[in-house]
Amino acid sequence: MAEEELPSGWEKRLSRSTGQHYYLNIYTKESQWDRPDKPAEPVSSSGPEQVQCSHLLVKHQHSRRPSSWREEEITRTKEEALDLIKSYREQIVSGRASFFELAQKYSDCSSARRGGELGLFARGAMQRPFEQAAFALKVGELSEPVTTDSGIHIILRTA
Ligand SMILES: Cn1nc(-c2ccccc2)cc1C(=O)N[C@H](Cc1nc2ccccc2[nH]1)C(=O)O
Repeated sequence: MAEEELPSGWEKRLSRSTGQHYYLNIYTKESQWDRPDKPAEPVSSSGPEQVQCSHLLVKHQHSRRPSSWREEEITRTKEEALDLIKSYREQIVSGRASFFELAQKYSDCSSARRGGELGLFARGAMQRPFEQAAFALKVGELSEPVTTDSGIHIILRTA
């Protein structure tokens, strides 16, 4: 059965990082996961088009890739990962440590070498729970723990 035609002004795209389809507004270049049900708005009306974030990721035994530059085979449980990420968040919020320093030392993402810096990204680039949390942050704000298929993150919005 032929797929229903998209409302005008939208293009269906494939996200390289998640393998999921997303939808691009050809006027504003904004993207979204959910299939649009009305024609694309010609002007942006929903928050920033891109955000810049750093993150600290703690993987666990059920992570999509339970391995990292820190550990060949990651065996900690999800509960242990959550306890760790909460302790890192507390150290940062209390001022006892910087985000950059802890991400550089402890993040299981290869962005650790840059203090967790991921650079600028638009909607459709990252796993949805990560995206939703990142786009809800104000500049300078640190997220609560966020769970994705990769593990458990804390996210700092830097721009
Ligand atoms: C999205 N991304 N950017 C980098 C990166 C960026 C700058 C410099 C070096 C690596 C690494 C990654 C990445 O997917 N890393 C994965 C872990 C991971 N999973 C994520 C899900 C969402 C956001 C960031 C994430 N990082 C890995 O190393 O197993």
